[in-house]
Amino acid sequence: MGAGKGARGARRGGGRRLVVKIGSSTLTTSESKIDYAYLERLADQIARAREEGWHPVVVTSAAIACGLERLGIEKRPHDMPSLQAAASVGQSALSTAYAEAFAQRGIVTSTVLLTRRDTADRRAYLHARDTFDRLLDLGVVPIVNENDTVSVEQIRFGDNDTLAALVACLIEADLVVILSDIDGLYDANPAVHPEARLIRRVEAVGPEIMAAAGGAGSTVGSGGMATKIKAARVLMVAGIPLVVCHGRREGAIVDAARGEEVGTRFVAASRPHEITPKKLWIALGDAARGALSVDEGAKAALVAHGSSLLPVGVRAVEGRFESGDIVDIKDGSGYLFARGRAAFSSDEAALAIGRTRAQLQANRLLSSLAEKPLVHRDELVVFE
Ligand SMILES: Nc1ncnc2c1ncn2[C@@H]1O[C@H](COP(=O)(O)OP(=O)(O)O)[C@@H](O)[C@H]1O
Ligand SMILES: N[C@@H](CCC(=O)OP(=O)(O)O)C(=O)O
Repeated sequence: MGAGKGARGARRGGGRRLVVKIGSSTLTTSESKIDYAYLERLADQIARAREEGWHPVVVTSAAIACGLERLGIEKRPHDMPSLQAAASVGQSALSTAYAEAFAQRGIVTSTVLLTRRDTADRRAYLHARDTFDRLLDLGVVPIVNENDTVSVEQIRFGDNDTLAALVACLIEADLVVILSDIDGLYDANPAVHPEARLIRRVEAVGPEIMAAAGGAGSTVGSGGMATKIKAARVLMVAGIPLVVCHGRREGAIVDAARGEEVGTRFVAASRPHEITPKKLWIALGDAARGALSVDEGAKAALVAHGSSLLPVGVRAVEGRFESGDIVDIKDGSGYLFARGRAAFSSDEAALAIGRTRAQLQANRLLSSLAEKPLVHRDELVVFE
């Protein structure tokens, strides 16, 4: 079982699956109020996509903005209980607004609220997957958000781009459309560089693309372009294309679904990897505790041969982590090209790196570290 195209179709019924993510900055007006007229137009587009054979799932932000509006609070508070209370009020208002707008077009909606923990283990992941399958079989359009009311820092996605990517992998989507407040990915942040140019097509997310997306986002959104690129990287590897476009562009969803030129299209890898639940969790679920910097030979082994990472190819260890923690894996230029679960603690890794298996075995103190790779291939996601 995995999110790669190979596994697709075996479990699910007919029809193509579409995840549409609507950012806070798109769903709210300039006064940070829910834009109900926009919601109507969105419902029209979702109805059209359904007529064209798609099964849409909507990942929506703006529960907090909506709650603050309902509570008459004009200035966004900073403390968690206030934000979580606002999310609780807002989510119910948001669900009602979606239900009413979609019902007018004969569409039944449901509310799915997820936390990172809900997909952390295989059983929870499969449960969530089966529920989505059944909802789509029933012709329902699930409306998904993070469960902000109970999500504390340790179990929080924080941005809905990551959540949308997770949902897309979970349901084995055929396309993701992220609706934002900007036309797509520019070669630099246009808020700072007005001369920046729109990138129409991305075949691979390399260091330049990551650098272009490095800047912060709008005041209501939480991830900026950086979280969209991180989502894109995982989706591309999983074989799922992504379009990032302006949410207010007329017909954006339907045009993107028809394959027309809209915003920035991130093309799916021609040979997608199987993204198991464990790998998805490694790629999207948890923050990295540290990093391993590897040499060229090790990078080539990971990228071209899908090998495990052995201590001999590691040049440096950054941060403090325990065995089982998630670590970023960087090349010599500092470019983060993979992520994995470390089988050693940072202290053990620091002692083992640069040594061959034979050298580790020959050293009485380090011989136990010769028994396993530093990061096993089944616990490694390579983004190239
Ligand atoms: N290279 C870039 N191209 C486009 N937008 C960028 C780039 N770098 C930073 N951004 C910022 O990202 C914002 C979109 O992200 P965000 O505000 O989080 O919106 P959303 O709510 O849709 O997720 C843009 O308005 C822009 O200011
Ligand atoms: N889950 C939060 C929103 C998170 C958020 O703003 O995400 P994003 O739209 O990706 O910047 C809410 O509903 O208010």
